[in-house]
Amino acid sequence: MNGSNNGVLSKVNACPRIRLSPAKVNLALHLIGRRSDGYHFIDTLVAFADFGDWVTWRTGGSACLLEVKDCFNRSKPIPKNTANLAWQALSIAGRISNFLLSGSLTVEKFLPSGAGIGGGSSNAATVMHLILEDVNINKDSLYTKALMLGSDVPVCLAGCPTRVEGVGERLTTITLAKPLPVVMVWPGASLSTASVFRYGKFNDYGNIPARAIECLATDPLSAIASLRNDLECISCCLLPAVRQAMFALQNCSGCRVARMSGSGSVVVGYFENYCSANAAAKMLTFYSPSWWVRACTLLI
Ligand SMILES: C[C@](O)(CO)[C@H](O)COP(=O)(O)OP(=O)(O)OC[C@H]1O[C@@H](n2ccc(N)nc2=O)[C@H](O)[C@@H]1O
Ligand SMILES: Nc1ncnc2c1ncn2[C@@H]1O[C@H](COP(=O)(O)OP(=O)(O)OP(=O)(O)O)[C@@H](O)[C@H]1O
Repeated sequence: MNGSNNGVLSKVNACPRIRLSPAKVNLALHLIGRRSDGYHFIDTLVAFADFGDWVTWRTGGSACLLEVKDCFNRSKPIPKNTANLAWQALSIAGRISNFLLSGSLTVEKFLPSGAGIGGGSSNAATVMHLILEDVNINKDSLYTKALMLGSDVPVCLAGCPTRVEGVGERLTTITLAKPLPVVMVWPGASLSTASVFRYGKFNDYGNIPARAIECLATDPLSAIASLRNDLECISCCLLPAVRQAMFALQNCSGCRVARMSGSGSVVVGYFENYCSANAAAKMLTFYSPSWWVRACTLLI
């Protein structure tokens, strides 16, 4: 963008903009190696749920304000200052667009954090979309800036089923044969992504085979069942409740496979149909009231 767009965005765009900031789910995650700075090369398949947080941007006023409405009972509060990824994204989007932003950003949190479902990353990507919707910008530079906020932010910007390689920067769209009925379980405690990567001793376990990616377009549950999440083992050691959630999901009628998402602690059960997914969610909620359980759909 050049300087000719310099102005106050509130004059241009008065209606509030509201968007779902969906949960990100890693269908599989293979570790490929380690970079000299300690970051890990990964090969992962990502899809997005029809459930998540909600982000609203209302223009007006003379400054930018952040409001966080937390619908989730958590031990560590979501930051309400510049540490919030949504706020950082607002600041980046303002600089990219060359607008003098003024308005209020409201983030309504429904997702658990430290859960491997990209809460903060998804919020950041949603803010970038909300602010930059009508702005003609260079996509490569936007994705580079997104990566600076976190490895998951570029794929959250893409917002559709995607294979992610490198440390989060190489994105390739993938095809899922149909929307997938799933049950997400957060077993009452969180994991820090940095800790999971730090405590693991990881080798190169090999890329996701091309035939598995092809199979997603015809028989996604078989494809997912044939793949792994290489972080599962260390996450289960750090937090045994992850294994319990996996075991509980695998024993539900109609659950074909259960996999941890990202670095955990959320485990996702992939179901044959919506009826069995809903029944499993009800049953797990009843027998494990300290868990957060949500039946939803992974979108194509
Ligand atoms: C595990 C995934 O969720 C898979 O989608 C992502 O790779 C993690 O994405 P994220 O939560 O946005 O993670 P970041 O905020 O970028 O990184 C948190 C920390 O995890 C470690 N980290 C992260 C990503 C990566 N490819 N290798 C790493 O070793 C680094 O120590 C980093 O300091
Ligand atoms: N908008 C936000 N929503 C949630 N957490 C945020 C946000 N901004 C910053 N954070 C911080 O990020 C930490 C990790 O939360 P987040 O929900 O992003 O983790 P995650 O689910 O493990 O993400 P990922 O799947 O990307 O690894 C939180 O403890 C919180 O302090």
